[in-house]
Amino acid sequence: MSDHLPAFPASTILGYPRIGPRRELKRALESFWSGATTKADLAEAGAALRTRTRTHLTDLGLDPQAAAIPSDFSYYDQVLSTAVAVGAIPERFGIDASTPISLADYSRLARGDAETAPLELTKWFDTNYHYLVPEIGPDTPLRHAPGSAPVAEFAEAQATGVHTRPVVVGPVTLLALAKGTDPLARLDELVAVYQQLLAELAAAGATWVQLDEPALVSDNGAVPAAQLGEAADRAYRTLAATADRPGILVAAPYGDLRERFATLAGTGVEAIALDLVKGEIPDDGALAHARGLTLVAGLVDGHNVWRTDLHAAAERLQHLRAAHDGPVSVATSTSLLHVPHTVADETDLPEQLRSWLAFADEKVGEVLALTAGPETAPEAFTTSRAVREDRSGALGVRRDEVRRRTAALTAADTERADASERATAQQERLNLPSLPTTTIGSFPQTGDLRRARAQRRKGELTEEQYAEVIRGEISRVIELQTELGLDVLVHGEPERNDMVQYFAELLDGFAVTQHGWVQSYGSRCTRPSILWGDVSRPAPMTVEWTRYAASLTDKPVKGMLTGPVTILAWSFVRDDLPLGEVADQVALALRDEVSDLEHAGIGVIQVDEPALRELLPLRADDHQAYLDWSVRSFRLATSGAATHTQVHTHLCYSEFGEVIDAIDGLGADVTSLEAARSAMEVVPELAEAGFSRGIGPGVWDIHSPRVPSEAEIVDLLGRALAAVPDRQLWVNPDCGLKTRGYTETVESLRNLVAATEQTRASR
Ligand code: MET
Ligand SMILES: [Zn+2]
Repeated sequence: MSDHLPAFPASTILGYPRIGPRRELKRALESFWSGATTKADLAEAGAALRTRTRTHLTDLGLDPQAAAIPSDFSYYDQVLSTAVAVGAIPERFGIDASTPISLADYSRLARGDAETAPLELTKWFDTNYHYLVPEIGPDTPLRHAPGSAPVAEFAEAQATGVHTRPVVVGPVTLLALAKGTDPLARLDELVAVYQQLLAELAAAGATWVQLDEPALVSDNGAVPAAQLGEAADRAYRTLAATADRPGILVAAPYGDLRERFATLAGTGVEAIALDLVKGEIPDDGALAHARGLTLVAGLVDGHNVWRTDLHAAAERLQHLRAAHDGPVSVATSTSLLHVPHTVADETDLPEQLRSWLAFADEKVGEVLALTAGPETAPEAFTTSRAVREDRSGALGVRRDEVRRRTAALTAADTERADASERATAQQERLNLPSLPTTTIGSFPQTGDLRRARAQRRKGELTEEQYAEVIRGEISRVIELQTELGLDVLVHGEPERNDMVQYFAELLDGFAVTQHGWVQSYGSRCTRPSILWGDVSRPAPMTVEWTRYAASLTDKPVKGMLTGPVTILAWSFVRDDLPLGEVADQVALALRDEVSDLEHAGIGVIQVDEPALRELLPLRADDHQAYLDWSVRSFRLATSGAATHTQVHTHLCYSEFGEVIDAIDGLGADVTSLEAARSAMEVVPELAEAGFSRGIGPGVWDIHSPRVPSEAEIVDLLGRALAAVPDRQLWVNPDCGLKTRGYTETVESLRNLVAATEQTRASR
């Protein structure tokens, strides 16, 4: 470590959106992948975005000389970029890791090719961002790759006169997120590689580096919680002892470090960033371990879009400054990766709602205002107070009829008749064969559909013309399913741009942005809706389409709704009401929809909860309270259903282990789950947990265009039937088909039906 470490900047952010205000990175990546542009074009687009970000953050007021501007660009994912920088490239890709990796090879790791499957993709902590899972087995090479992106991008900024702070994922988190035998077995080797990386950064002139260690605030990772503290201690003592290195900031976003704060503080690192939105200020005992260290107070929420209550934040800052013997800086709680670029772009939002919001750029301003304090930045504080008052009293934020309804709820509202009684009544009504076949809801979203939606938006199609297009699509989808011989049909969801936004647009209490894109993974972005007020349903949302589908067939048609937890998880949710209460409001709106579907004669209704696992809190002792409200809200949405109405649910994207009891608690008559890739592993798990209602473990991995063979599906069904009786098993794909094409959809569903018939015949 150099003797003269410059002070950590007074104000900073832990990261900034990489995708670009008009999704420039998305376009550059996709045209490179399609072959329309070259790697030089992509590199140029990346450099232009980085330059724009540095200039823009400087203009917004972050210090361009003092390591206040994070250098956190990545062409696809920061976990992948860090893995590449430490040479952790699985041998199966056949990539030479001794020279900086090409953009083509980098893309191959993320996307695979004809011969090689890509790295697995999974959710990043409790966010809707997805990272690529590093593969670090006993033999995976780990080696310093000189000239890797963190160093090159730091140097690029230096050349333009901006002294940035390189950001990489820390070694403990990289291993905790990796797939391999014993994730921590390679810790010492990996830390040695980080030492070389730090030395190279120091040689390039970096004064500070940020190592992101969110794994330290979670109990849910691959490393047993008990070993995380020890791993952090070992890793950071070694890193701190590196001879030539920049100052080390360890960032712990998304939660509370708890006892691991004192551990980290004792390792010799110079600074720790605390998420004070999710976590608490360490107590005096813990702070005693941190004397002289810089604490970076994450007081501005990087993971939601509301303006900060600057007075409350300033009070906590004051408290921390008084309690801590050492410098205190101000920052966002997490990277701003999770929020859109700027509210200024949202010219279509109602002016009042707009004034309550802070996206990435506005949050930089809040960090600076907090650092300055109410004396120096009085307008910011006055505005903050005015916004709070305006928001709490605004029309629609609190609606008596909604509050009265949630306040009057009782346990009876979450109960249905006994499950076996329901099963009998439903079978009598639906008269289904054994091993009933169905799909998860959506059918391929064709170019024609997307065009029709765009034309409707531009006013080029009237409502009636648009409805005609949708009806045409529904009748095609019903015809196809009839021809394929499926048992429970769906309308195909052609009217939905997105399974959450569709409902957000129809419910009161939500707003939709124009440019509010956030990166989900790689070039994929989502545009979360904003849930700002009390939620209610002004009119039925799905009944017309479902009724139309049902009118075309004698087979049962399944109504399709998105569940309360998923609606919350994929929106920006108000921060002035407990999530459980917001979930109840959404649940009641859905409950009314269920009732209307029943009145329209629909006998099967599915309420999707793919995000149930995603919102699971990072700390084990918070799990129960979450599972209580999430399960309750689902039951509230569905328990109004009559005994003879069959309620389905669908979950995907997760290891279900930790939520098995919750899945049972949902009480759905039929539960479909993603299972094809894990060879039906979830079926025996559910059976062992005593789950006795219908189960539809997916037999077709819909995440790739590959068509599963009939024999393969027969094999999967055999595995499932080894664990559960025939009467429990349903046959369906892993998830909806909206991202698939019709060619593979038809072939795969044909095989699915044939495999089911073959299995039925053999029983
Ligand atoms: C991410 S879960 C998707 C469920 C939805 N019903 C669909 O089929 O698209
Ligand atoms: Zn799904």
